[in-house]
Amino acid sequence: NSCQRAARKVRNYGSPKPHQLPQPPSFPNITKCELNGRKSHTLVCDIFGGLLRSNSVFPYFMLVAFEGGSIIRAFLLLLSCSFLWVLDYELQFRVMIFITFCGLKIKHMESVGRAVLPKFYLENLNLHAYEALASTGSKVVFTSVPRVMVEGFLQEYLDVDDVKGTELLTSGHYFTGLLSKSGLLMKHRALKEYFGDRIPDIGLGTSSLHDDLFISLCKEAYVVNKEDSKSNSSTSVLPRHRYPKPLIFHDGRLAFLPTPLATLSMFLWIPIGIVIAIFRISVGIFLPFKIAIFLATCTGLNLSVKGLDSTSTKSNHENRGVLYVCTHRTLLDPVILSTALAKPLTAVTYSLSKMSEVIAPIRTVRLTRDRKKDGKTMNKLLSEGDLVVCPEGTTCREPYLLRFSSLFAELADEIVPVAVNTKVSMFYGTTASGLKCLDPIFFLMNPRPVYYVEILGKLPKELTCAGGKSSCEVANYIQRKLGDALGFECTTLTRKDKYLMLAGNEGIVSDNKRKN
Ligand SMILES: CCCCCCCCCCCCCCCC(=O)SCCNC(=O)CCNC(=O)[C@H](O)C(C)(C)COP(=O)(O)OP(=O)(O)OC[C@H]1O[C@@H](n2cnc3c(N)ncnc32)[C@H](O)[C@@H]1OP(=O)(O)O
Ligand SMILES: O=P(O)(O)OC[C@H](O)CO
Repeated sequence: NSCQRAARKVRNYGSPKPHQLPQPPSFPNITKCELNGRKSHTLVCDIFGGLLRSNSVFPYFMLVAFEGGSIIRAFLLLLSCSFLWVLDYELQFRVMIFITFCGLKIKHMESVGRAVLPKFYLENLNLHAYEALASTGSKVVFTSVPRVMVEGFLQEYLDVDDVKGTELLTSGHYFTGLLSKSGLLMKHRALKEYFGDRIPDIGLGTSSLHDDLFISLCKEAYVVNKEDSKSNSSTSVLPRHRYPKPLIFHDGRLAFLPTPLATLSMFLWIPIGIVIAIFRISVGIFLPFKIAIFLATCTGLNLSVKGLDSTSTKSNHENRGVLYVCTHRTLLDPVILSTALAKPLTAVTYSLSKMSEVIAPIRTVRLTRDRKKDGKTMNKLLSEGDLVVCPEGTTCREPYLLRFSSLFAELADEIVPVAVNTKVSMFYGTTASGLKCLDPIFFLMNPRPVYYVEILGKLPKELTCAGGKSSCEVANYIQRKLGDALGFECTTLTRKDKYLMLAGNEGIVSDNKRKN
């Protein structure tokens, strides 16, 4: 019956048809590829299975569906897993493309391609494949995946000259979910069409039959075996310090590669996560600091605090508070610091959503990004008590510190630098182009969110403006100290740089936009 036929197809999927002989791996492994003297050579490959360590395309469709589309689209794509396996190669692609792209705005795909996918591609690059690609002068990528999902990354990060992928049909500002007339790109056919009589020098692929056809059209062919990538996962992955461009900014909510199993776990976790997030927020708002920490820890929040020494954080002036200068990972930083110190702090904010202002368990005061006005506001707040400022002005997820705006250094000489870091496994609690009001909820929905707070000693007077230093010198010195404490690299990048890259705007928020 049809069930048995389907089961047989699943079992046999990917294995050669009876008349196709079981071949021994006919091409050498990519590690055997000589890298020297390749500048005049042309390399062709697929990104999936060639450059990336896995040839599974599902997680990348899921990223587009979830981050560019919606949670419902992501759920439908996950459901499709139940029957994708019984379909042939072309139908699998057509179904994934339809669910992911039907009705998706073109600009949302562009934004995911620019701000979300590069992080996941970089983290999954195969070291040897990358070295081979980097050694050649000309590179062309052929893939059955839609071109729009890979072209930006390949050209911007890997200097690929041309990308040939499946073209999608659009209507107005939307994708239809259908393929253009040319249909699904078949790599070996596309390669022949592209090169005509010329023969590319190197072909790189997996040891599957599809790739066999493709790379055998090249002068030299190498394979990246799935097994190699898996067994030597630490050696076959491109290490972070060798990324072609540093990964500093990225966007999107998902902190994990959404394979089918990982996505299923996420969907099963979401209802529990929402309850836990509401519980964590409630204890933070309504209960005293110590009890709040205890209960939040019981739910899996991992808070570790270093340098908690009350004498070092007491103000020497009767009518002036201490200024805490804090690295910025999520908007909970001032709340967690206040909780760790067990004293109420005031935080200055920018682009904080109305909802976060309402539920914030500490006092928040808006900045305007008008230097004069903000100076006056912060001065007044310091005369009322302790204040916390995040001079980066925006969050950063990766181990980098953005430039510290120097204004704070002109306002206080009792400055306590605070190094803050966080780790999440499921959802990022920050966004550049999404709904900021959901930031604290997403962060607190993580099963075991980690917060690390290290309070450094008060800055000696001679290193402050009162001691003769300029405000920029003070700001940059503190940035370096905090960078050292966290093992992060200091940059001169600003909020404007981040928003221009991730959201295509300067990160300026008008008051009427803040209702979210
Ligand atoms: C459990 C319970 C759950 C509860 C759940 C809800 C929880 C909810 C809680 C919310 C708790 C609050 C969370 C708050 C978190 C935020 O809101 S953080 C954001 C707020 N912080 C900030 O904005 C940073 C501080 N801001 C400021 O100081 C002022 O706005 C600004 C940024 C100084 C405005 O000044 P500006 O003149 O526009 O900019 P500035 O950076 O000073 O640069 C001016 C020039 O000075 C020079 N310069 C400045 N700095 C430097 C430097 N370091 N080196 C060399 N040159 C420099 C440059 O020449 C620069 O020119 P450009 O290169 O930019 O052209
Ligand atoms: O939303 P971000 O990452 O720009 O951070 C800015 C402040 O924390 C207020 O949301």
